Amino acid sequence: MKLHQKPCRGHLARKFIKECWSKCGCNMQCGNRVVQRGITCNLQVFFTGEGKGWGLRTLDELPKGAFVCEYVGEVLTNTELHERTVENMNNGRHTYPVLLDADWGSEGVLKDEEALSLDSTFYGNVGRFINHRCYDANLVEIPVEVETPDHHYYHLAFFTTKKVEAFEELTWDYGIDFDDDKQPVKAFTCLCGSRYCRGRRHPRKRGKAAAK
Ligand SMILES: C[S@@+](CC[C@H](N)C(=O)[O-])C[C@H]1O[C@@H](n2cnc3c(N)ncnc32)[C@H](O)[C@@H]1O
Repeated sequence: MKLHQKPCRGHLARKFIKECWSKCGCNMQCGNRVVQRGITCNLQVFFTGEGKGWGLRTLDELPKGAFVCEYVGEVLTNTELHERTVENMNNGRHTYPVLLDADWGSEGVLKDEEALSLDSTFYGNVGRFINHRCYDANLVEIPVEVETPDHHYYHLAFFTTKKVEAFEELTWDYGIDFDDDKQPVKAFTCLCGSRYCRGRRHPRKRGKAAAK
């Protein structure tokens, strides 16, 4: 399975954040050690009651640019992810993977046995409960290097894209193409409520719903 042959046209080429590490000589109070210090805001997993299942919200007001949490999961190669996705489907489970694709541009196209994903199906943290919102989500995922010599293994950290009010749901744009049946994320009709929603009027789902 080739999950990514080339960067799609809408692909965001993000810059890495490289946090200070053991070779820097600074200590844990250094201002360039944020993600590695862990979650510092009060987060709550809550039932959305909006058809999206569980979600994550902040109990504190957060300024723009605040670190919220990482997306934690098992590190799998894309080959392993594909095998697991098939196995999960056969067992009626859903896989929650994130592709670690920040190698784009630096090393060309990675083979599936080299390209990595984070899968939170069995092991994860609160990041696993963050629901999708099309385009105007209040979080963005940024690749962060923590104690790693290259761009291959990295942490995926969520930062706020704007000021977020206390008790507001935290969302990120999964970047999914609602027309692509082959992607490993479980298909869903989007209920994000954004005026820019690209999954709500999904023609394939409308056709399916009409056929029911
Ligand atoms: C990573 S999980 C997020 C947590 C999930 N809501 C739960 O209860 O465990 C992704 C799943 O949440 C649901 N979801 C996330 N965003 C959604 C949205 N905008 N509209 C509808 N369902 C959504 C979908 O079922 C999706 O497969």
